[in-house]
Amino acid sequence: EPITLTVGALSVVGGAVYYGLQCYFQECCFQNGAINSTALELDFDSNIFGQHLAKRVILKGVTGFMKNKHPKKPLTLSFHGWTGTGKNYISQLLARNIYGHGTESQFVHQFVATLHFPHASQIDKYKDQLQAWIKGNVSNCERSIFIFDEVDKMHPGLIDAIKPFLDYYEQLEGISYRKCIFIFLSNAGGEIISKLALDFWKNGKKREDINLFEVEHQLSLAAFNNKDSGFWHSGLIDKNLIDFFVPFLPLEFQHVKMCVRAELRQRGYEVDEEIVTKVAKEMTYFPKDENVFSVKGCKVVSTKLEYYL
Ligand SMILES: Nc1ncnc2c1ncn2[C@@H]1O[C@H](COP(=O)(O)OP(=O)(O)OP(=O)(O)O)[C@@H](O)[C@H]1O
Repeated sequence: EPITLTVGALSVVGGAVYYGLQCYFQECCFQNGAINSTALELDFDSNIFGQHLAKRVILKGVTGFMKNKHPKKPLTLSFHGWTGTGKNYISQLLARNIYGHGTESQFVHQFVATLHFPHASQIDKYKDQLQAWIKGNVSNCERSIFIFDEVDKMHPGLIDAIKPFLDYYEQLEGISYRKCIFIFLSNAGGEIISKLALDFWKNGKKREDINLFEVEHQLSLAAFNNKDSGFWHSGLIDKNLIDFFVPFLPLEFQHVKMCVRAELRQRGYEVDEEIVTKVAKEMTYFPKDENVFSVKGCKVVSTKLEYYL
């Protein structure tokens, strides 16, 4: 019937407009799952330096996952690498491409081991709190993002409290966790990655030729066998619940210079190559004799730059 059809169509359009307006004034849980992969790639390429493996894995992993309307489990990414190599930064960019407010979004949740779980004696309390937090947030939005920083400083066993949420269950107590994204950040495995990058450098090979699969396997083994990784003997690894072990390579002099340029542009200054080189030279590099990789990555670049502005 034309009238019924028209009324039906109008109510659908009206509903969409209402939803759109509502989400304009107030943040909405990401429902449709689509993500602009081109924008994400562009954001990564213009802001993240020296991390070809991490960029590629995260881009492919996240866009593939978001496209899938019926994922069988949540996406779990474990970022490993030296300090200041971009683990937090790339997580922020990713969050921003899913929720405009980024890590400020009410649907993006960050846990910092030394801040939220400081006392080993209270591990049972933390386990209960963590489960309740996750359950509460996912019942509010099935596309929630959880970022765990300093996983290597978490007490052994604590991370396993979230194991049920990462598994293949359709629902747990009426809640589905399958559309969530869990990101774990840690310095564990940094030595393995640095050694590999140094071997490449010593052999005159390009770091871009480092193969993901050889690093990934070594990282998962190191995380499982290392008492200080946060994943020591963890069921998350044992049961293959981590989808991607993502290596962050140590940054070289040329990457530090790129960070300085980016910082200058971000603050609205013209890029002055003299300043760029001076700041990059102020950083400490390792190993001692070769001086190839920045000890603090790009972490203190912005502070060092202050001195020259
Ligand atoms: N690969 C990179 N490309 C561009 N900028 C970077 C990169 N790595 C780090 N930075 C800059 O350094 C700052 C600190 O990096 P970030 O917090 O992401 O390091 P991290 O790997 O999480 O370190 P940590 O393990 O100590 O937490 C970033 O905010 C960014 O400005």
